[in-house]
Amino acid sequence: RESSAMKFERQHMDSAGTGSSPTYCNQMMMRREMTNGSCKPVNTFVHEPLAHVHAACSQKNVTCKNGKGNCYKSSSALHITDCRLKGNSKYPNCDYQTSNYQKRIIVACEGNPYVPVHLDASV
Ligand SMILES: Nc1ncnc2c1ncn2[C@@H]1O[C@H](C(=O)NS(=O)(=O)C[C@H]2[C@@H](O)[C@H](n3ccc(=O)[nH]c3=O)O[C@@H]2CO)[C@@H](O)[C@H]1O
Repeated sequence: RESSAMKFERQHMDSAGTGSSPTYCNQMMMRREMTNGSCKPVNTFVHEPLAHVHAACSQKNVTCKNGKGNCYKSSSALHITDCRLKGNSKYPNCDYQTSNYQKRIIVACEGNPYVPVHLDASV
């Protein structure tokens, strides 16, 4: 069974990548298994070392979109790629817009060790 920490890494970590190709999201959303059964509408990949993303869990505490208190905003802007499903995309052909940004991320953290388990937003 996949832990929530491992699911976070599968869905959101791509330290080695840059996200620069226009087909990056179409490839990565399939490779990381977010297009099985339906096309995940929105997904962010982070192009930083895992340690930098884990560090967010000890940075600015903010309220999560779901009202819980275990979200944290990274102190610095990180290289990210947002994948957003195109309007005319029809399952099983999940067609994504690939957009690169340098933004702070807001993650939810849980467990011991206290690690990211959910990506709430980028700001
Ligand atoms: N406080 C918490 N503490 C602990 N756990 C918490 C907490 N909150 C949720 N989880 C859990 O996380 C799991 C999960 O998959 N939540 S999810 O909202 O659907 C994820 C969003 C995100 O993947 C993506 N998105 C969104 C925006 C963006 O910029 N970038 C971007 O990638 O879209 C998705 C839908 O928005 C679920 O098991 C839930 O229980």
